Amino acid sequence: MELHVRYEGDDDPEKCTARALDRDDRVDLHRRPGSVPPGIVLDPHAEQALSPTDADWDRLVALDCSWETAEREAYDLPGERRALPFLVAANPVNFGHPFELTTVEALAAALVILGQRDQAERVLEAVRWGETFLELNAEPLERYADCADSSAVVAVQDDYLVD
Ligand SMILES: C[S@@+](CC[C@H](N)C(=O)[O-])C[C@H]1O[C@@H](n2cnc3c(N)ncnc32)[C@H](O)[C@@H]1O
Repeated sequence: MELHVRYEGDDDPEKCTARALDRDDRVDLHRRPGSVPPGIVLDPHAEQALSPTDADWDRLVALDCSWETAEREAYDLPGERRALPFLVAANPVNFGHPFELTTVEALAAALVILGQRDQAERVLEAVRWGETFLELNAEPLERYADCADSSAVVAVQDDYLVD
C-alpha cells in the first residue's frame, strides 16, 4: 500500500510522527495540497467508517496538522474520505484517548483493517511506542479487520462505546 501524508507543518516538529515517517522513507510527504494523489483519505469527520471493503484502493492519505486546525474542509483532498472506528492512542501526549490518533497510528490502524498487518508493524517502527499501539488495540483491530463492511465496523465499535 502506498502511504501519503499531506503535511501542514503547523504542529510541534519535535513530536511530529509524519516527519519521523518521512525521515525513515516510509511515506511520501506532500507540502503542497495539489501534489497529493487520490486515495483513501483518513478523515475523522468522514461519514463512512473504514472497512476491509476499502482494500481495493492501493493508496492511503493522512493529513498531518495540529488538531486545532483539523477542520472538515482541511480534508478536502482527492479520493474517498473514511473515519477510523474507536481505537485508543498509545502516544505519550494522548495516551489512552479515543479517536484522536497521531498520523502514524492512523496509518497503521488503517493498514491492519485493510489486511496489511506486516506493513502496519513496519510503519510503527518509526516511533518507540509503536508496538504499544497494536497491543492496546489488539482486540478491536482484529474484529474490525474481520468485518464484511462499514456498517459491521460501526456495530463492532458500539461494543466499545459506553453511554
Ligand atoms: C490531526 S493529525 C495530528 C498529527 C500529529 N501532529 C502527529 O505528529 O502525528 C492526525 C491525522 O491522522 C488521521 N487520523 C487520526 N485520527 C483519525 C480518526 N479517528 N479517523 C480518521 N483519521 C484519523 C487524520 O488524517 C489526522 O489528520
